[in-house]
Amino acid sequence: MVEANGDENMNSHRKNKKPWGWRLNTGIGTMVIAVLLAVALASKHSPNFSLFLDHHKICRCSKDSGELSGIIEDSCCDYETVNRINVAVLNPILQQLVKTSFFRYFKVKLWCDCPFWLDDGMCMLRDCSVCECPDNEFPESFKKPPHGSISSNPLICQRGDPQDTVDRTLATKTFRGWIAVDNPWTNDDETDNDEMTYVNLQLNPERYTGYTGASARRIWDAIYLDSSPKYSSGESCQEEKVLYKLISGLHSSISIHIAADYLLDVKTNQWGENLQLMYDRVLRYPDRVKNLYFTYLFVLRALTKASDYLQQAEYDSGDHAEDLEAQSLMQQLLENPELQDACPLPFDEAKLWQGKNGPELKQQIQKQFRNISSLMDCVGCEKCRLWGKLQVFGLGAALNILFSVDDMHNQGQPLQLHRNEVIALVNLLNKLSESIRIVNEKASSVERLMNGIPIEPPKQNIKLWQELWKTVINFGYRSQM
Ligand SMILES: Cc1cc2nc3c(=O)[nH]c(=O)nc-3n(C[C@H](O)[C@H](O)[C@H](O)COP(=O)(O)OP(=O)(O)OC[C@H]3O[C@@H](n4cnc5c(N)ncnc54)[C@H](O)[C@@H]3O)c2cc1C
Repeated sequence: MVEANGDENMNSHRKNKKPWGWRLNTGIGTMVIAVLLAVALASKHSPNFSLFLDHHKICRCSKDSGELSGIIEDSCCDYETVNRINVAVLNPILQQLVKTSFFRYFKVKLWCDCPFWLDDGMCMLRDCSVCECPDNEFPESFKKPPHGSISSNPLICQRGDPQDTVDRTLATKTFRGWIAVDNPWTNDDETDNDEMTYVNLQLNPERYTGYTGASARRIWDAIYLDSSPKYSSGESCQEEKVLYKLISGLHSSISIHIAADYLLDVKTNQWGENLQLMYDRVLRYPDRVKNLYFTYLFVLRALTKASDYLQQAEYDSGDHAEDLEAQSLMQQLLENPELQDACPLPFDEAKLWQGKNGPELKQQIQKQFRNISSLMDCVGCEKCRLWGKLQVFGLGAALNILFSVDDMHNQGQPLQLHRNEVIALVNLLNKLSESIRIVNEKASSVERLMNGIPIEPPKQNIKLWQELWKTVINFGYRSQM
């Protein structure tokens, strides 16, 4: 196309000294120069734009867009439906739910000794550390002493040690049906002690922290070794594959959050998205994206399986209005007709553990997952450890709901969840839902990057772009005069 136009323009040039085509061609040439100048200028101001320039060199090699359509492997829903229902129903409700007083406080032991090796924390940023809640911030009712256990007078029961009282509260009927139960899939992290702290998750977003290098790599390597030692050789059974996919899906989600909220410029403390990183770590590997969808559906299935329980539970944080909202949002989520129609069975857990070695296999995989949860104590960055622990804890809750309780047939233990497990489960689903939304939204920008087409300017730079564009137009126009 460009060459044909060039020939046409050359012919007109022969007929007329100053033909319109020639003028246009010169104008275009000038504009191209101006655009290049603008590009150079913009790349100085916009890290995302320089990302395009860097990417332009490498983006031509692969045309595999890894398009995701049809049924999601090992699940009963398709990609299109999941994307639609995620944006229309799940993501908006979850986003509100995690902001409520009940769901935003997570109890966690942040300072733990790594049981496997000496910690060699590699965190570089202040963002690595967690902002803990001051004592008077987290819900009073979380600190309330048990009804009728040690004393009915909360003040006497405090004994000046609020951390102590917190755990007793959780081990009682303060929350109907929410008692301390041992989850065979995770290492019990709920024991009452001074190291437990409450963290306001809203103040500690999961994002880039600068935690990288050998320490982070060693954790992931150990996790993958535990999640499916035989996966790469292709010898693993269905259940091991599920464990591997859950971990890989979680890893994808963590990487998506790092890339979506990245420190682009340390000097100016400018945060934004790093599409190159998102592509390099997740989007260029279709399997990693598929595993993200799989993990999302797995956790969603756990939540819907526990629907009756979750709808009857008491969401008591002491803030009555917010607790009513949490209850109502939970109901909207679990009883949503659109969700039920679109994806009635996100994952069919009944297919697993069917072989004659089923019970032993379950024990073995439980042990592997418990090891993974212990590995979270080795994460050398506090904020990463917080979210790592929460999300692995949430996965453990999902595994417990789906595989250790058979409330459908009333054969196994009745379902009982710890309050912290439900908080982790809901926050995990929200993180996965966010990642799915981001992947879906960004796929086309990344596709453009791959084809060498400039990406749309980030919102914060739109003004700069408008000014640059005006300059380009004016410059091109003036040179034609
Ligand atoms: C539990 C945990 C939580 C973390 N949280 C944060 C955080 O909140 N913020 C932050 O900035 N950093 C966090 N990190 C560090 C972060 O995950 C990376 O390890 C770090 O950014 C270095 O990335 P990398 O490019 O070396 O690849 P990594 O992400 O470390 O990946 C290591 C290797 O695992 C494989 N791999 C990568 N992704 C997948 C996948 N989806 N499926 C299968 N295999 C895969 C690849 O072979 C890759 O080379 C966390 C680390 C851990 C262990």
